[in-house]
Amino acid sequence: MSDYAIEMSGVSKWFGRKVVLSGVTLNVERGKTFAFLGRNGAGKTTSIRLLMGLLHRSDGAVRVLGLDPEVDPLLVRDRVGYLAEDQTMYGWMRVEEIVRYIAPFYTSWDHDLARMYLGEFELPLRTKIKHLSKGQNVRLGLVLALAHRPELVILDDPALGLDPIMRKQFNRDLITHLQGEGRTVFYSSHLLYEVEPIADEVAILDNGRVLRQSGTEELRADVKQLIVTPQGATQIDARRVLDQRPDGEEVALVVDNAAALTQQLSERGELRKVVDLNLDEIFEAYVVGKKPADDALPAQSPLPTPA
Ligand SMILES: Nc1ncnc2c1ncn2[C@@H]1O[C@H](COP(=O)(O)OP(=O)(O)OP(=O)(O)O)[C@@H](O)[C@H]1O
Repeated sequence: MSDYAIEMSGVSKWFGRKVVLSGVTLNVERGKTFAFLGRNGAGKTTSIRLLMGLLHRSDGAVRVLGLDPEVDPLLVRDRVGYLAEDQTMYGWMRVEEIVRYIAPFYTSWDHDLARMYLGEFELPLRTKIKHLSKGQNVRLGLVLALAHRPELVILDDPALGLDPIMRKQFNRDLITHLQGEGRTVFYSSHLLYEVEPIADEVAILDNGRVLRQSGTEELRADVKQLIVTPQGATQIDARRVLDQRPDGEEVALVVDNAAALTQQLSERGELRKVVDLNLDEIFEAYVVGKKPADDALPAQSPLPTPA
């Protein structure tokens, strides 16, 4: 059995001439909580729909719990708990009716667990779905996604319809509960400050490409802001710089794999300060960072790029 719950290798997706995913490769280890980060339109939902076998990929390979979702979509859906971003449910059904209706589709549906979630999420059993609030709808979607005790839970921006209190509860209680049970959780989000304390691993997706996949701690250890002298800034290989801006008399640079560079700059007396960044700041540097202008590229002998 593979150690990975999700494997995507060189996955591309295009709609007509529009390329939406381009060579996406990522691996999600079993039992981990994995946050899939990206701005609006980055390709998160498209990737998730490929994982669920709801779309055909144009290129590459996908495995979900060892299965190809295009070949075995029903097996995948039986073992995965999926919450869609824009789930449309049967509005005319009551909450208790949809739970009864969905249950037989799953071989391992747990009625007691469904009842427990319905109670915890304070869902009104006799209310018609069309009369639920957005937050209640998301919570109902979660009940339907989780009551068959899936090995893997895929949530597409679950916090989107929840208010701040509910979101906190979702992150603190629900994800922690799933983590405690050893489930793999893969969820897309753009609320980075909420992802940071709970995700073991993150991938940053931008314009259909994975810019970086890493353990959350490792990413914070690798990506730093360096305050350096203007002279020091010109010695750095511009390809390594994610973001560069003036900082008083000095220059503030955000770089990945900062350790080696920090040492080199420090030995040359060009380093003033190393600043830790949070996930929000790292994401921003990667996705909208201001790269050094070409004319600022070092003319000669830049500090070498570490392997
Ligand atoms: N069926 C389709 N036909 C053409 N383009 C599509 C189709 N589905 C998605 N796209 C485009 O693919 C791009 C990625 O969309 P996707 O919904 O995957 O992004 P996302 O990261 O989930 O964004 P959001 O956070 O806003 O939900 C967008 O530009 C979208 O317009």
